[in-house]
Amino acid sequence: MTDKRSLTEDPSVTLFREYLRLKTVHPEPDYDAALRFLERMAEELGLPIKKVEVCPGRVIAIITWVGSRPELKSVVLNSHTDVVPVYEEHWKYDPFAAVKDADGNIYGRGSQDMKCVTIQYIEAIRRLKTAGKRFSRTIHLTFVPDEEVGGHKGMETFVKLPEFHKLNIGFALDEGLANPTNAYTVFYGERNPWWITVHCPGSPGHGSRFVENTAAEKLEFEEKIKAWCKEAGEDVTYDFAQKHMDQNFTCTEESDPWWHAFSSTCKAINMTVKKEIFPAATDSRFIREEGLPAIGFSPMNLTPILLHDHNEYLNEQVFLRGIQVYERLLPALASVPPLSGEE
Ligand SMILES: CSCC[C@H](NC=O)C(=O)O
Ligand SMILES: [Zn+2]
Ligand SMILES: [Zn+2]
Repeated sequence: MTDKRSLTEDPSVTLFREYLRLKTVHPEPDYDAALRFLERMAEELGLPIKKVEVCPGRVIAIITWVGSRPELKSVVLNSHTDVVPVYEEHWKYDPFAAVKDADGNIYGRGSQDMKCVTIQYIEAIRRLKTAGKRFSRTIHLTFVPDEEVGGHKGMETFVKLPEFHKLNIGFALDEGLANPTNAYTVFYGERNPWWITVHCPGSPGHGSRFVENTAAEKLEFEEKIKAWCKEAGEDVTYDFAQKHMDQNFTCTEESDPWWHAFSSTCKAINMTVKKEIFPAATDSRFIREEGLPAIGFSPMNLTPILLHDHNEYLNEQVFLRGIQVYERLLPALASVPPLSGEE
């Protein structure tokens, strides 16, 4: 049975495995390989691709499917192309070989975070286009570098450029997390990352001074750092590598047309959806900071959460089901009727 199945692998799975083999891994991601791959995808889809170099060697690729009413606000399908490093000695298989085991589990760095989503977007668009569909709203697929290292040379810079604003975004989808149960998790907000480098040329303080309840005391916390540094000496300084303060979250009321399109589609295909705040940080934070709605969603149910972990994998059936989910979600989102102010 297994042999038979592997002989007739779904071409979407084969493409996913091919993408997993590209070494877009930090600290030196092969972004050229990703761009070549995406150019090929655009050609296969028969859609234009645009490239915006936000910093030297850091290119954002945008594949666009123009809607029948291009003046309306667009739907963005965002994914990052980079993946986090691996400790190869802890992996059962080569993390860049995309090995599929007898159960159909595909092992690879990025199989959950978030190369699966990139290929699911592409394959859903391919199927919808092949079926002759077209929607009123334009769909942009954005492929972004450097999410895993804070987005400075990626989405953080991109959202400030005219090329971003020209996308005329109404609503964005970005990554979420797997859910071990039958339900799917969607994220409508995120925790604020603070990533601080303390320069302390003297004897460093003991790690046990770590403060426990940061969330409630967030605004006071910097005062503590300041005081600690001052106490340690005049030459002790600190820098923020990340200091996110924005608390915008995306509306998930049924009265919101974008959320309604998303949630009613999930209901129609019997998906159970759990709404949560993302426990870490994704590029959605920069999109939300621009005042735009973004939902973090990676359609992986019945799957342990293995992002950044050893032996990250995704089952091929779960992956394929995710494409079908987007095949339903994208028409609904790209057909949201004109909103007030759009006509
Ligand atoms: C704060 S920058 C790091 C971003 C990274 N994002 C997802 O995994 C994370 O580790 O949360
Ligand atoms: Zn990610
Ligand atoms: Zn990640």
